[in-house]
Amino acid sequence: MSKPSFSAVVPAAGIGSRMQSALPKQYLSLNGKAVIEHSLKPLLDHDDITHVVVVLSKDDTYFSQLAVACHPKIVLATGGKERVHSVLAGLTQVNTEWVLVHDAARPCLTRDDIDALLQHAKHIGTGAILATLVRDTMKRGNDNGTIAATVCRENLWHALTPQMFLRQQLQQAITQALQQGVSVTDEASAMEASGYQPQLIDGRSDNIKVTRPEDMLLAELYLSQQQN
Ligand SMILES: Nc1ccn([C@@H]2O[C@H](COP(=O)(O)OP(=O)(O)OP(=O)(O)O)[C@@H](O)[C@H]2O)c(=O)n1
Ligand SMILES: C[C@](O)(CO)[C@H](O)COP(=O)(O)O
Repeated sequence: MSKPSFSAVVPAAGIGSRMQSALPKQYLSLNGKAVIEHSLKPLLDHDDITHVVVVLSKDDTYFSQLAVACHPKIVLATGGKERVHSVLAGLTQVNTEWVLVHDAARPCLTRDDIDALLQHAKHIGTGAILATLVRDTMKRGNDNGTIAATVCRENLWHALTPQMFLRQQLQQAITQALQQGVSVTDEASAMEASGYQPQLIDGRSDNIKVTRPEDMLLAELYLSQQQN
């Protein structure tokens, strides 16, 4: 059997409205480097990942100013209105068997978590995602802010990235989900809508998505711990 081939797609075309900063959050500085530089590093450093498609907003003037923009593994694509459209645009630049989709806004990804995903490809599933089990008591709220119910947290997971799928299957699943008006907030949700049951891989809980201002401090702390 031939060795599986891998590439990555990194959606980076968002505006980061919840971060409330002048710069899109992927370009904010964390320990002296842009968030996106941290997010790209473990993917670019991995020998089994042959190229990394970075999906930028059509008006992006920031990425080309970063040193990482010259990395030979990087290919650029232009994103769309929502994350799913950006991912689909990125997939058109990919020709490997497997693809890992990783948010530009997740700067604390580790090599070990990438390896856990790549290992899965050897067991031939249709795909896998990094995830962490929910730790708190979960509530479903009413529109008026009161509690409607306590949700059983057994088998309830937070979906993280990277999410790794067979490139062709993912492209088909996303295209179909968009045609059917299915909400696609991550790659797995498109695959689920096509009837697949992706594998959950227990990942590190410090692989956070920087979403709100307070997340930046946490990401800084996690990165400095990882670098020690
Ligand atoms: N049209 C879009 C929207 C989002 N993203 C990317 O998808 C990732 C995860 O999305 P999210 O955290 O929601 O980012 P934003 O959409 O930028 O943030 P917000 O929802 O706060 O505006 C980010 O790396 C973001 O740049 C993208 O490539 N294209
Ligand atoms: C893909 C994702 O990071 C998984 O948690 C997430 O769904 C994308 O972020 P959003 O904040 O829901 O747009």
